[in-house]
Amino acid sequence: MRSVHMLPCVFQNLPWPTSTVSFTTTMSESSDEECPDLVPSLCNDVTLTEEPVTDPPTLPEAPTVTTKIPVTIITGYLGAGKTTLLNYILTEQHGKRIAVIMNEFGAGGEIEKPISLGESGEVFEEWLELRNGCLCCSVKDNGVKAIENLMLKKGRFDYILLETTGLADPGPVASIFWLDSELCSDLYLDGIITVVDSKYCLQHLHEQKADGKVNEAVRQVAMADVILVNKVDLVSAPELSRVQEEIRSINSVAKLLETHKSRTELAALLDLHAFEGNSDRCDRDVFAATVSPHTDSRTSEHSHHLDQSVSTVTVELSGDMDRDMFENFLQDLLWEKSIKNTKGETMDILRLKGLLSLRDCPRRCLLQAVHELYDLEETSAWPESETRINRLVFIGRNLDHGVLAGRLAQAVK
Ligand SMILES: Nc1nc2c(ncn2[C@@H]2O[C@H](COP(=O)(O)OP(=O)(O)OP(=O)(O)O)[C@@H](O)[C@H]2O)c(=O)[nH]1
Repeated sequence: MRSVHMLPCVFQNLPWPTSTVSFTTTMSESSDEECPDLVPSLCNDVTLTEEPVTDPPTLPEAPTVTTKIPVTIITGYLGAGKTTLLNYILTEQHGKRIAVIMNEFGAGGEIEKPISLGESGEVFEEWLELRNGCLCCSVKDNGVKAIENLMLKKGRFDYILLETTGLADPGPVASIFWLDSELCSDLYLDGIITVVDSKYCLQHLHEQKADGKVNEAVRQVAMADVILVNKVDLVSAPELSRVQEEIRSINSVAKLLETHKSRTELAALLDLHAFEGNSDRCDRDVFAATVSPHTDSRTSEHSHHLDQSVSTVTVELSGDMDRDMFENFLQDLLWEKSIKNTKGETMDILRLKGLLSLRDCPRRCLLQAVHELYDLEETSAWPESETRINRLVFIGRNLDHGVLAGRLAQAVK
């Protein structure tokens, strides 16, 4: 059984503004007729049922299909190429009916929309404009409810692309969809795509915020599962390498793709299942982060090096971990924020992934965390030929490899 762990009242504490939700739709009448209504069930999954044609008491029950709708968050700094990416995805042959949600800051004004499609009869879009910035103000807030209402009202679609504003921290939005999939919703978070502008990326990443907090461009890179290093036509090869190096120094787990006009194969963008424990890709991500030469060098570098900026730190420990001790560590790190580096600065985690060998569990356990939320899920069995090991990839600020490894080592004693 899987459940996302969250700090009680974490959602009340987040400084999310209240949102005014409005939506406009562009789905054609004919598409409406073709779509059976989506009926959310009262428990974990959504059940899609066809309207009964006749009174069915003596007939067997109509077949039902249980499914959840993936949500991909597209984020990136102002002008990086998010809308270009949306346009590209919508015009490709994906065979999906995609709903697009714009999470737009700023009062009023026409929100720029990707081109309208649908003439081919294969692509359908819904537009849900979330004005004044925010999707998420409470656990089941207006944003998620609005999407569910949209599904009820306008019929079924099989994919949601959510474009955040260029100035958004995708963490809270990701948290709400991730958590929501645990709360009887018909949505699940598939992955986070961050688009960066090769030309201005370094400038954005280095911007200092007046309050000293991590800036949005860095947060967007830190949270990503996939990073499109876009506008490669505007930079030289050495400049591009510098950009990639900088991005890797923040997030060495995400998949980096060089793009022109945000174009890349759709398989690298959709249906990532990046937050699901049963996904091989998740396992691979964590292993890849550990075995790549880049991360290896960072791991050793970080064992004696403190970095105040956001970075990736990988800790690898053999042996079986005590679950209670490990969860205490996690809660100290994510909730209490009581784990400090050797300078006395609080380690601030933006994202955390891990594959764990827990003493009470014969299978691998996948750990995922986004800000204060974390989830531990049993996945595949440990192959007999493989040594049981714990690999954790931390992305955050003020990280100190030595301190993290020291605390974790106590849990495997
Ligand atoms: N040269 C070049 N221009 C690009 C590329 N990708 C996108 N653009 C252009 O960059 C501009 C901004 O692209 P958008 O897709 O609107 O960027 P955005 O991230 O949605 O922008 P905001 O919504 O303002 O945050 C547009 O004029 C695009 O045509 C690229 O690879 N190379």
